[in-house]
Amino acid sequence: MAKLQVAIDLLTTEQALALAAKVAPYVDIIELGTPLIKNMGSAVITAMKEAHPDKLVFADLKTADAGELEADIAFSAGADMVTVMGAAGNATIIGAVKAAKAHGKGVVVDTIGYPDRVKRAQEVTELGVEFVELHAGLDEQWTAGYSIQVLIDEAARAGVPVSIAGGVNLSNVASVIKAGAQVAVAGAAIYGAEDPAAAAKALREAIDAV
Ligand SMILES: O=C(CO)[C@H](O)[C@H](O)COP(=O)(O)O
Repeated sequence: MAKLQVAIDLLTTEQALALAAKVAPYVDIIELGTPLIKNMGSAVITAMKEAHPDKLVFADLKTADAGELEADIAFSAGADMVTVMGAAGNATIIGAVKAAKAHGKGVVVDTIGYPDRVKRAQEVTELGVEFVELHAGLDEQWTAGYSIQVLIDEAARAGVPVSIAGGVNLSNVASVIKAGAQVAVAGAAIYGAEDPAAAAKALREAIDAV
């Protein structure tokens, strides 16, 4: 069954916990966004895991170096998954995977900014990562002409476990899952909605209907 991941790109632990409390019944993975972790530190990871022990807590570290060390910090704080940049060297990814194995947790590679996301996804899957995030970041999404269809097409030919992030919403989530993504990541479509719980519920239902 495909998973729904809420990306919490808010700035305080209080805001993040309030949003998670509303949407938790409908999501599988709670992602703590990079700005949130930079603002609040690893304490926000601990707070979220304590509040939602039954959910997978995803720390979007976007690690670029010192993979084992950074991943160990987040896993020790309670994270179930951490991200490492696909643009990082393989040694960084291998280090993070080592920390994940020591904690019984997982590493996700984020392909943001990588020119050939599918090729990199296939390469890093060999390194033991959980799945690869085919990702157009917020800046790329705001570039004229951006379409999530690019990521959907990539997922369909990746042949390895992937998630899609970069403007997932109710109008495209079914296509995301039909393309083979194991996880649909939705940030603004949930935290920016007037009723985040209703938005998450609608996404959940659309995923389950595929
Ligand atoms: O990691 C991120 C940005 O770097 C976002 O959390 C991710 O892109 C999902 O958010 P949205 O659905 O708003 O695009």
